[in-house]
Order: sequence, then C-alpha cells, then structure tokens
Amino acid sequence: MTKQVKIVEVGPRDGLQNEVPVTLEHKVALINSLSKTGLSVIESGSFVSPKWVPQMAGSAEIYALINQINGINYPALTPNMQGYELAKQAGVKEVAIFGAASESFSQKNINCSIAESLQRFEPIMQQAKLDGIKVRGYVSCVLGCPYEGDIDVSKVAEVAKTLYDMGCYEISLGDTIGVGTPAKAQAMLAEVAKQVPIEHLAVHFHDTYGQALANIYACLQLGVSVVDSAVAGLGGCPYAKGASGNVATEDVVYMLNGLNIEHGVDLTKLAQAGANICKALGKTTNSKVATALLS
Ligand SMILES: CC(=O)SCCNC(=O)CCNC(=O)[C@H](O)C(C)(C)COP(=O)(O)OP(=O)(O)OC[C@H]1O[C@@H](n2cnc3c(N)ncnc32)[C@H](O)[C@@H]1OP(=O)(O)O
Ligand SMILES: CC(=O)CC(=O)O
Repeated sequence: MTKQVKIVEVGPRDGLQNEVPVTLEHKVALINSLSKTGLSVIESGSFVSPKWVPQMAGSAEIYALINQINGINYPALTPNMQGYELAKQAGVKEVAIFGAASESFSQKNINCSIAESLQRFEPIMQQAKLDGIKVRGYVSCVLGCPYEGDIDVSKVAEVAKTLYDMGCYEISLGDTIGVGTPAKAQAMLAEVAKQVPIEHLAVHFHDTYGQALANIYACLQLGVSVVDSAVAGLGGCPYAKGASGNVATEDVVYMLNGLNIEHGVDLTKLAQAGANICKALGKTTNSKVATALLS
C-alpha cells in the first residue's frame, strides 16, 4: 500500500454545487480556511453555465478574492472552451475537464455525447498546453449510472485512456452516485490501470450507500495514491438525483492516520472548516469523524 496520499479537496466545487446556494463570502471563507489545513489541492470553482448549475455562478469572483497560498493548487472545472477562457481570465492555473463512461449521463450533464465531449476537450488541451495550464480529467459513472445502471469497465478504461492520451496529468474515477462496493471498485480500477499508470489515477467516491471509505481502502490496496473528498461530506451531483455527497475529507484523514499513511492535513483545522460551512448551509455535517471530534 502507498505510504503517502494526496487528498484533492472538492468540497467548494463538488460539494457546494449541490447544496443550497451560499454567499460569495462564505465560499471564500471556506477556501481560505481549507488553505490553512495543509491540503495541497482545493478545487474551488466551476466555469459552467449558471443556468445549468446556479450554485457555481460567480466562480471568477472567488478566484479574485481567495488568498492563494504558494504550493496549493486551486483547480476549476471547465466543460468547453467558453469555460476554459473564463477560467483563464480569472487567473486559474489548473483546470479539469469532465467526461463520463455513460452516454445518457453525458447527455444530461453536459448536453452532448461522450464522443462530442472528447472533441470539445481537444481545443482546451491544445490551448492549455500553450498557456502552461495543467489539466486534470474526470470520468463520471465509473461504477454505475443513474439512467443506465451498470457501466462496462471497458468503457471506463477507454474514456480514461483517451483523456490521459490527450494530456491530462491525472484521471479521477468518479463513482458519481455512490453505488460501488469494494470488490467492484477494485475490478474497475484494475481494468483502468491496464491503460493508465496507477500513479496517474485518482479515486472519487460519493457515499450514498455508505461504501466510500471501504472503497477507498480497497483502492489503496491496489496502489492508488490520490483520493478526492469533500469537507463535511458536502454535496452530490445536480444530474444524479438522490446521490449523496462525496466521502468526507475528515473521515478519509482519520482513516489514513490509522493506516500511518502521510497526507499532511491537520484534522482539527479541517473539522472546524467543515463546521463553519455547515453552519452557513444550515445543515449538520455528513462526517462521522467531525461529529465525534466536535461533539
Ligand atoms: C459529476 C459532476 O458533478 S460534473 C459537474 C456538474 N455538472 C456540470 O457542471 C455540468 C453543467 N452543464 C453545463 O454547464 C452545460 O451543459 C454546458 C455549458 C456544458 C453545455 O450546455 P449547452 O446548453 O449545450 O451549451 P451551449 O454551448 O449550447 O450554450 C448555451 C448557453 O450556455 C452558455 N454557456 C456555454 N458554456 C458556458 C460556460 N462554460 N460558462 C458559462 N456559460 C456557458 C452560452 O453562452 C449560451 O448562453 P445563451 O443561451 O445566453 O446564449
Ligand atoms: C466531476 C465529478 O464531480 C466526478 C463525479 O462525481 O462523477
């Protein structure tokens, strides 16, 4: 098993995109407090259509207002060239393109087929290379789709390989609706790792069925060393009804501590950042660890 894990904090984006809208000040305060926890990646915005995802409106202002700390990446989602150009104008230094292994999810989420989405990503990759902007790639629905059910692992591997071959430095495998279990997660990861080196893969589990930590543990056993998570287990996906938030970062950190795996994150500061955003949202945390620590 890996000795060190990079945690990619996605709460300000994947989390807040599916919560009641919060003010710009709350978003900025969340990102600034996460910046003090030791996290090295904080996904902070999304340059998508505000008509489709109103919670992510105002991402440019976020980048103008947050205190960006040297050594921390603050990536943003960009579905097309329009989003890429807006992100670049906002000073974003790393972007993420997002595709899916399910045709129907691709249509519902970004209004195009998988093949069309990959074509839309090509100019982003070319321009990002010229601009010196790093690009991460997401594949959604790797363990199931809200519209199609089971997804063939060979399709997941094919889309992941295409994104990697296009130049994405890391491919995040998203269990968008949180239906995976450890054996399925391992089988999927093993198939993708035949096409993309495991050191360039990340896992991204939603916790709808309470399997996310077990799935992460199973994937760590196969050698994955990048884990996406959201503080307080915020969020879900606007195009996956019923899907719950990401695995809580606090819970991941606590498990990694128990495994003696280095991650660099201060759990107390993290739990406090989670408590503050939950207060702003008027909800209780989805993190069992934060609940235990702060009660
Ligand atoms: C698993 C996950 O959690 S993934 C993250 C959650 N999902 C998302 O964020 C996906 C959100 N989806 C979208 O934003 C949309 O589907 C898009 C932008 C990708 C494509 O939408 P389409 O309607 O096909 O875009 P199209 O190019 O036809 O443009 C339609 C309108 O959107 C606007 N638009 C297109 N792209 C963007 C963008 N990146 N940012 C802002 N506005 C945009 C256009 O200007 C146009 O505006 P108008 O009607 O005022 O003229
Ligand atoms: C882009 C994402 O947020 C990944 C997913 O949950 O499918």
